[in-house]
Amino acid sequence: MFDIPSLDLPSLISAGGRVRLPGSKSISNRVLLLAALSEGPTLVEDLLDSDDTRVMLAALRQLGCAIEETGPASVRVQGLGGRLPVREAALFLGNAGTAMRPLTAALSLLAAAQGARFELSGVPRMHERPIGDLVDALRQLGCPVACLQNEGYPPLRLGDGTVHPLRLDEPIRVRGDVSSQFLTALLLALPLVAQERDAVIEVTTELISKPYIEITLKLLQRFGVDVRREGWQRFTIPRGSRYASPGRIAVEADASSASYFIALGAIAPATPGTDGVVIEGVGTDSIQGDIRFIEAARLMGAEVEGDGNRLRVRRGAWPLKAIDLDCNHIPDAAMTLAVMALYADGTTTLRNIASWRVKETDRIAAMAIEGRKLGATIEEGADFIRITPPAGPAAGPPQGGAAPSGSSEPHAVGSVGAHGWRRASIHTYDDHRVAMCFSLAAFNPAGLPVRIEDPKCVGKTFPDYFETLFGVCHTPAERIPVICIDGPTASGKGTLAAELASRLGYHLLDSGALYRLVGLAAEREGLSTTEADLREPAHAERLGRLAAGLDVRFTPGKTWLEGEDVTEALRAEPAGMAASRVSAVPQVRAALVDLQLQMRHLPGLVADGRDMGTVIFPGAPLKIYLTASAEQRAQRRHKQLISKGIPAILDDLLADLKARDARDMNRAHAPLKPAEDAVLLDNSELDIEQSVQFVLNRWHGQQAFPVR
Ligand SMILES: Nc1ncnc2c1ncn2[C@@H]1O[C@H](COP(=O)(O)OP(=O)(O)OP(=O)(O)O)[C@@H](O)[C@H]1O
Ligand SMILES: Nc1ccn([C@@H]2O[C@H](COP(=O)(O)O)[C@@H](O)[C@H]2O)c(=O)n1
Repeated sequence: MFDIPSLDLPSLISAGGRVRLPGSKSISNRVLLLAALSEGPTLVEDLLDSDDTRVMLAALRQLGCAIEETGPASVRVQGLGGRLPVREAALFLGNAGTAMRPLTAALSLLAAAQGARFELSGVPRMHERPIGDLVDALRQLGCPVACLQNEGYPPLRLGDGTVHPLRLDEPIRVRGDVSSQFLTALLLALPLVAQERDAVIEVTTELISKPYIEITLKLLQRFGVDVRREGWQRFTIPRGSRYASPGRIAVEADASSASYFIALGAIAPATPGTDGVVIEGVGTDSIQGDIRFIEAARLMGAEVEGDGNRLRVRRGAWPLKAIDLDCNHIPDAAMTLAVMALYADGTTTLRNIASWRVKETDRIAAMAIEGRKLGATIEEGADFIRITPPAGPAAGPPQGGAAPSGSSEPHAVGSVGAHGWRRASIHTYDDHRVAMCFSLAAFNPAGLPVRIEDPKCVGKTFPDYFETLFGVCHTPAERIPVICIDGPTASGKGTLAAELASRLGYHLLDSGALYRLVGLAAEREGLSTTEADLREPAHAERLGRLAAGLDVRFTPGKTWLEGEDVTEALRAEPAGMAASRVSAVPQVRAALVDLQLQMRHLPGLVADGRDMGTVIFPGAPLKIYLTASAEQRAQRRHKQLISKGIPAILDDLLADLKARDARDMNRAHAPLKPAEDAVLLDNSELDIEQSVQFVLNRWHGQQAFPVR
């Protein structure tokens, strides 16, 4: 997950390959609650690991439910069988509506029936999300429910510690036009108390988001409760209902999450060598309502085919076709249509989406404000949004790999591109769907990058969304930004590069490590690395072959040579000296070029070395030549070694460092020198943070994303 203030997506041109999606949020949280309420243990597999499911798991544990992690995406829930071992608790539910609504209903009924008391609260936005209709329904049943701040909104107090008789003799009346989660909550809770008589729910207004109710009914069935449904107005939970664990249940991949990859396949030309985007874990017979997003995507031109557990999407009509659609049946996935509309041949209208206004944020407003930043013309109403793409003859990314005519250079300053698209920094309102939707704007035909603010908000349902997206998207290497940090030894390149990479969410290339690896591998093979031997052409060839065949692997914080962890050995001073000698051999340098170029992955790279800016990435948009006085550098290295418990003599270090500088600067091939367009940074008088800020300011200054 990108836990950084903002993530810059380079402009993208094609997509293809397989994606495996995380489990459905709606199914995960329903299943967890049902498993906790059931008799007996339930093994839940393919569970979504996200903010909302973590909230539900924490709440259930707090209520005394034993939950054991049995694998990376599976838990065993020891059902409580409707009994409450904990009778008083304060539960914090973040911004998870799929936890707040069903827990409110279940705990209200159990608290009234068993004499317990609970407080449920969340983040400020959760306290603005209405729950009054559910509270009214629970009060009709005889449950004491208090709204602790504003009537009709969380935080709530459920129960008062005493037993209250429940009134099941009359139908429970609930509205269906604000959120279908109120009905879901009652359906999940009432089997706990429908022992002596049927429990009947009457929906008093038009029910929205019916597919979510279908998920609820199907899952109730899996847990042994058959609800009788008369139209969408009357639901009867039969007398004697009792939750029984199915033993094992697997969660389908999230159909709403699939919408981004369906849209991706529809917008992006297939990367050569692929046959479009293949989505695994969810298929055409999914029980999730958002699977019907496929129909809408097809209307816009997507070619989608699938089976029980898989979908394949290819671009069909292009530009996409504008549509006018009632989206009540796909409230969450419909947001993705709003971004597809940016690539359409006319104006798209999405109707009957009033529920967007009471989600994680006011989604109609959010999509309108952010879409306009990109250059679209957007009209919004109480329950609709109308989107006209950024002006231009044909909306959409280029076919093939060439930059579109009139496109901005990948890193050029300037905020308006071809076809009226604008360079935008997308505010995400702590709403995962806003972030995921607007990532697709990176396919804009103007070749402009897109900034996504607070990218970690995707953690609500899809923590690895951006990693998954980058895994199937392609763009020419020259569009992937590289920041080069070159300079002499111990100037702080590695430290600075690592900090920058972590703050920008970029990959890191420590090119010195490659030369150190060659030195180490040579030593292990018994190959000499003295300067005299390295001048022998046959010996240099051997070393070149050794470098070309290095069996090396990088894992976070570790480097492996032929399966052995060599992280410590590589950083030792002799390895640095050997690296400095072997790096002067042209055959060695040539052998390592491709390996370095291949590190240029989305969303960007910070490369540290001696020739990053001059030889390996000469077109990089930012090159820093980092230096400090030899004395300062020797002191830093001395301090570094001593702090690791490695004995070192300052004068020896200074002499070695000067020898390395001289060799690196005077060798014939790729000598250490600043690139012509490098920014010189002498950090003798700067601390690490000041150096980092210097480079970040430079970098952000170059990106020219308009400030909100
Ligand atoms: N601006 C700075 N001020 C003070 N100390 C620094 C600064 N930058 C880095 N250091 C410290 O200097 C030491 C050497 O830094 P680092 O290993 O990053 O250098 P390097 O240039 O990558 O060296 P090499 O080329 O040998 O790998 C580290 O202990 C680091 O914490
Ligand atoms: N791009 C590079 C990087 C490093 N070298 C040589 O390797 C030695 C070790 O590098 P460190 O950054 O890990 O200290 C260094 O002294 C250089 O001789 C290089 O040539 N090109």
